[in-house]
Amino acid sequence: MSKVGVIGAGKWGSALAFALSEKSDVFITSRTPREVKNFVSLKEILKCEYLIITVPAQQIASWLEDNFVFTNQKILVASKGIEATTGRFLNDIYANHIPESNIAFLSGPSFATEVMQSLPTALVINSKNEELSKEFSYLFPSFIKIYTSTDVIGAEVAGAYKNVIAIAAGICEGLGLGKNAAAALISRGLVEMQRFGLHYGAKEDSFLGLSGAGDLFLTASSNMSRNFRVGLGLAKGRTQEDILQELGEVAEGIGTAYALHEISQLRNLYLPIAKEVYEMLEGKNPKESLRDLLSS
Ligand SMILES: NC(=O)C1=CN([C@@H]2O[C@H](COP(=O)(O)OP(=O)(O)OC[C@H]3O[C@@H](n4cnc5c(N)ncnc54)[C@H](O)[C@@H]3O)[C@@H](O)[C@H]2O)C=CC1
Ligand SMILES: O=C(CO)COP(=O)(O)O
Repeated sequence: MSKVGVIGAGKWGSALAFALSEKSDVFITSRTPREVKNFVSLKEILKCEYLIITVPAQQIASWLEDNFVFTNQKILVASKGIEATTGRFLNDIYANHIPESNIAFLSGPSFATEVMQSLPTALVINSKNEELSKEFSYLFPSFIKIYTSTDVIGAEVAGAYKNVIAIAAGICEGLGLGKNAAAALISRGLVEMQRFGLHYGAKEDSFLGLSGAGDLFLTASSNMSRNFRVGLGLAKGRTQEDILQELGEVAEGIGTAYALHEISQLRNLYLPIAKEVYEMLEGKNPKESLRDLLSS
């Protein structure tokens, strides 16, 4: 049996540890010790041949710097986001520590709560190393159908950007603007994230498949999504701090909206929905933002 180590015992790390234990010996670690099955130290986890990393995008650079020692492990990154302070993509951050041949990125529609119940879904493993993607695909359980792709940047942009659109969709729902407005916003969001991805050399198809439309439709239409719930809170006039305190979990769309703001300024890119989400996080009235987005 393969030895798989999961880093991060939050919602997603715990769900992946559960799912992958169908076929492998799975161990898990976190920055604070937990009373969960097969919990081991970071030092022990780093000895596993396969590592699944779920440390959030805003913390990963310092986590890698402080904790990671590369000894030829095969890495699957399961987080989704862009670093707010620098606008760096995850694959750029990881490239300082892990060669391209040893790293893959997971994308697609996957609420941890449903994975924990063994409910079916289909996901994509994205890597420049096609053999590595295949190896990781064999580790996944029967209830998850795995596709593979070499479009790392497409998967990354889609996974990160959809969280920002999900915040906007939550605001739309929270303001009671109706299903027509939601569908308009989500489909414009898909176009916006695809245009942004193409700017970075992503493949168009990634945005129409599981990584793009699949994950966007899931996250932007359900209050199971933390990002969607951030939007619901903003629509009620609550502050970012207040919403996050109640959530108690990560909502990557917030940091990613700040990252997209930085990138759009630097590269002079037109990102209308991301811009409004950023401005609402900075205090703009949601009603005004949605009017600016949806009226002619
Ligand atoms: N929950 C879900 O349904 C899914 C989540 N994701 C992504 O997975 C990532 C993690 O999300 P969740 O596990 O749901 O969040 P969570 O809020 O449940 O857990 C976050 C985890 O990150 C760890 N962490 C936070 N700061 C850290 C630091 N400085 N150093 C080390 N570890 C740190 C926490 O200890 C915790 O284990 C996010 O990027 C999220 O977008 C992706 C797909 C599905
Ligand atoms: O990425 C996810 C599902 O694929 C989870 O989305 P949230 O972080 O918004 O809950």
